[in-house]
Amino acid sequence: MGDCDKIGMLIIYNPAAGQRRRQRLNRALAWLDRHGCTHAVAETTHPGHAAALARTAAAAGATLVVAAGGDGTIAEVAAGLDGSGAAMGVLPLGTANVFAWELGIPIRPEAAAALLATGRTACVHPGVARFGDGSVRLFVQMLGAGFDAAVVEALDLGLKRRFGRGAYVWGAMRQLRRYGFPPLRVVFADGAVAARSVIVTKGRFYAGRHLLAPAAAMARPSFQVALFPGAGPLATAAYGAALPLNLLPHMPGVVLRRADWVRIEGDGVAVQADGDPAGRLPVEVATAAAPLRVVLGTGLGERLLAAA
Ligand SMILES: Nc1ncnc2c1ncn2[C@@H]1O[C@H](COP(=O)(O)OP(=O)(O)OP(=O)(O)O)[C@@H](O)[C@H]1O
Repeated sequence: MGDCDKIGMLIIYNPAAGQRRRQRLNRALAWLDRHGCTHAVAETTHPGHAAALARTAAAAGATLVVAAGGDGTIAEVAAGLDGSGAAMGVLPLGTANVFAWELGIPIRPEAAAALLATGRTACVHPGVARFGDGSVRLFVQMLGAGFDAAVVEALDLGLKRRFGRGAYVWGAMRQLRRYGFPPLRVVFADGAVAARSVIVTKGRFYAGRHLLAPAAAMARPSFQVALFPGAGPLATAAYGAALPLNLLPHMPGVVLRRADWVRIEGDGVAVQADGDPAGRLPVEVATAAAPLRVVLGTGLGERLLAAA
């Protein structure tokens, strides 16, 4: 497998992602071994570790660093590779795996491993969030302020482990009774608007493969801003019901705007990025200075994919 030999591949595995994913990781590794793709594996031991491992690997000359986990792991690896020449691959082992759905990365471990063997990449443009407290965070898929961030913040990690995406549904039902829906001010380059929840998204999908922003395109440096006016549990429950039907973008009052900069204000309101708690408003969102190369594509991997 000549192409595989050229790839200095490090796989960063988050054992806390998803539910019982080690077996799926092993299936991907076995496929790479069978096809002569040399690789090293590093396991994370704490939040933030994937970013540090990716940064060290890129500095040491790794050409391909693979995030084996969910969207949070992918965002950490992307942050670690920021500004380096290394490309990022994905083995989807998370709960929602939105980024993988977005880029057409197969969920089946053998097929995802075959895609890594292509070594062919395309550029995406992560977003960067700058918080009022000075902290900065890269995100690859989406950032939410308001209701969804409150759900993420209060999520019971034990339930998430056991019930996966079901834990989010349960958490959302609990927040419907508790969340106060404070008003948010959303400042665009050409003026400010009001909303009760906001999702800034690089991609089309949300919470899996559910349509949120049909006009979004990962290959563009801009993003879509979804504005939700609903100020109470009824409107929010209606958004939740519309999501799996792919009707959320068409719900009354929901507005989608393309932007390359936005500031969201609302004192102390929770913010989530790529499904993990990220901080509190205010936050400014823009496009990261450097694009990120992500493994996609055809060629060797496609031929191997057929055989996987
Ligand atoms: N060894 C570890 N122990 C505990 N937490 C970890 C460890 N390594 C990484 N993490 C944290 O685990 C969190 C969840 O990871 P990730 O988002 O990849 O999985 P997920 O939430 O199951 O998937 P998704 O975001 O696709 O729904 C991340 O915030 C990451 O920082």
